[in-house]
Amino acid sequence: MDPAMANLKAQMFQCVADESACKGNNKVTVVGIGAVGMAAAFSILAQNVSSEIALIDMFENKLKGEMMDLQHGSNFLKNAKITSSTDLSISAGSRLIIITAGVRQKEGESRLDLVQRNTDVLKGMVPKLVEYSPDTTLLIVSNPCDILTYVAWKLSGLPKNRVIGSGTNLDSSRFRFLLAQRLNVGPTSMHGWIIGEHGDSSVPVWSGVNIAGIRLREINPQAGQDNDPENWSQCHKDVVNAAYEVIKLKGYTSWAIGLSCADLASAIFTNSNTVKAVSTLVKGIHGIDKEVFLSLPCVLNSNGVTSIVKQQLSADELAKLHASADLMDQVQRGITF
Ligand SMILES: NC(=O)C1=CN([C@@H]2O[C@H](COP(=O)(O)OP(=O)(O)OC[C@H]3O[C@@H](n4cnc5c(N)ncnc54)[C@H](O)[C@@H]3O)[C@@H](O)[C@H]2O)C=CC1
Ligand SMILES: CC(=O)C(=O)O
Repeated sequence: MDPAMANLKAQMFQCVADESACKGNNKVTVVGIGAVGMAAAFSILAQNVSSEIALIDMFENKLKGEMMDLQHGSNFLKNAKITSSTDLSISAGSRLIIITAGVRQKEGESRLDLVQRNTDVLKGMVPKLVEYSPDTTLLIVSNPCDILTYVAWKLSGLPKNRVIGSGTNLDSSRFRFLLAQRLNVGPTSMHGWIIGEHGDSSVPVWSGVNIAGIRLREINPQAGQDNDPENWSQCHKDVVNAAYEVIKLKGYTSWAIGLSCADLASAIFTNSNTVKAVSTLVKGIHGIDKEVFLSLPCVLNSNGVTSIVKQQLSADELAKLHASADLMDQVQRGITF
């Protein structure tokens, strides 16, 4: 420190304890500070989910620029500490590490097309990140999210409850928004779940979609089916198409997934036991016998995922969930890590 500053500080304060020993307990690291990583970091800071955030990327200038830009907004936040480095050691002591590093889909690519490239990215970082933060929870966002969550679980050696994929928390939000628009209610009053893959084989649980406990299917038994004259199934088709459409329009998706990350981080930090659709190891649930990660409604708290909600699925929903599991298993067999 500049000697003049040290002098001023010494005259202004009477030091009574070692300030370098101060450690918060809600440190988040965001690895990959592209569109998604920065949207997640911004949402977490703006909603006061954490007061300590470390940013990691391989591009030094961009990283420093993003860190400074956020730091300059500190006066409008709650005294958050914002650091950055290209070195993974900056993540040490994180309670949550959000991985958004890697390539994203170009127009015409599916999430699954990214699998080996992003597996290679995770290989280079996950074991080291866990060495620096052995008590952390990993939240995997990079795509294909479910398969990369499986890869991260294998690479990390962490217990399954502490390796989570952001999964269909985002798809469920899109679903609720689209349904809510048709019924003119606020999206948080619209209850509906998308489970399975965060991707093209996702499964809408039409049998449970409701407002205030009134299920759409009690009124329209065909809701969500192909023979439905009201064509409610279009809402799920629009969910599946959502990322493709936004990518076509603006090149990437960012804000909704950033908010989803903050939502999940908040459940973890506040130990809230909130039920969220996140990607978790589903072997043994709903008759799935494959070692795959898929989203189901999970109880989320400071220990990660501690329970999975056993939804009552229709035969059709169950068959689609199994198809999602089979697809994940098939793609997993083709990757090397
Ligand atoms: N799960 C979900 O719901 C969503 C997932 N995604 C996925 O998130 C990922 C990131 O997307 P964007 O932010 O749009 O991409 P982006 O290209 O804007 O950012 C990716 C960042 O990762 C960094 N990176 C790559 N390899 C790295 C390494 N080895 N170490 C450190 N940093 C590294 C890059 O430098 C870049 O800054 C993609 O895989 C995308 O498909 C995107 C939206 C939603
Ligand atoms: C890109 C992506 O996975 C999404 O926005 O859903």
